[in-house]
Amino acid sequence: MRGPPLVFGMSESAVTSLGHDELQALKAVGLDGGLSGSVKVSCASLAERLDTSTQTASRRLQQLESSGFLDREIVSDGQWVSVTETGQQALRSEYADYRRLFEEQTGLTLTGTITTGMGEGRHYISLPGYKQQFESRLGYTPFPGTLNVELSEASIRGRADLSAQASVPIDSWEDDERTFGAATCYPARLEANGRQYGPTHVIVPDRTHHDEESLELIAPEKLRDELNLTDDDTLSIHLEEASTE
Ligand SMILES: Cc1cc2nc3c(=O)[nH]c(=O)nc-3n(C[C@H](O)[C@H](O)[C@H](O)COP(=O)(O)O)c2cc1C
Ligand SMILES: Nc1ccn([C@@H]2O[C@H](COP(=O)(O)OP(=O)(O)O)[C@@H](O)[C@H]2O)c(=O)n1
Ligand SMILES: [Mg+2]
Repeated sequence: MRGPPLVFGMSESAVTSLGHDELQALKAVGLDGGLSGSVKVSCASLAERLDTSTQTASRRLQQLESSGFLDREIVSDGQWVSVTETGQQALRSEYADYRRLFEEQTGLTLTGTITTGMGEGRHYISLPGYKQQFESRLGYTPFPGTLNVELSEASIRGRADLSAQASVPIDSWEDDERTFGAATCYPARLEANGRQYGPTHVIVPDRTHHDEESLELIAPEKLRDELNLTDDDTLSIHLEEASTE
């Protein structure tokens, strides 16, 4: 069976092999509407936009198709072209770079590597006393578990700035037997393997077995699948500065 991770594995290697010229052609197809469906493309007009020959424009489309960035259907008077999921990822990754270049940097970015924890996260996240609060205060039912991140040296220091970021409190609660501790959730966007993911939250429980050198993340979906992550992969966590209004 061919599941999503396998497809992403293919696309990841393809993304790294996307050259500048092919990227320009892919962008042109996207601007023509190829991100939301098939568009009719003429090699002559594409060539003009890319300032190249018709043969070269045609070859770029072929290369993009064979590396999985475009789907094409050749018809008698031209071709219908659409940007594939892999192609969209490549364009998004470029977009993320430009955002980093030009957008005002606010908030906090922490980086680290993915680790396996003690297998307790799924138990806590599933408890009804927490689950109801996540649903009403975060707006989603979290995937049962926490994605554990071991912070880089700089981010262990940067973590002190967490208190200046936007946050959502999760209250302590009790059942017949014991009290469960409060926690703080920080809205975050994630970036890994050229993909972005949000909304998601860093969760810092008041009582935890983990130290200052790691963080836990919760999200509506399984992040290992959504971001194609395995242990030791690098992940960036962007947090939003708390509003001063
Ligand atoms: C929402 C939430 C509440 C928690 N409350 C408690 C608690 O009341 N007492 C406690 O010992 N640990 C509590 N923990 C922390 C876990 O024991 C543990 O430190 C960690 O979350 C487990 O992560 P891991 O399985 O990913 O390694 C809580 C964790 C979460 C996510
Ligand atoms: N939103 C989430 C939450 C957990 N996870 C993963 O789901 C599994 C269960 O989470 P957990 O907290 O119980 O386990 P560990 O973090 O202790 O390994 C772990 O492999 C987490 O890394 C995820 O991929 N995405
Ligand atoms: Mg965990």
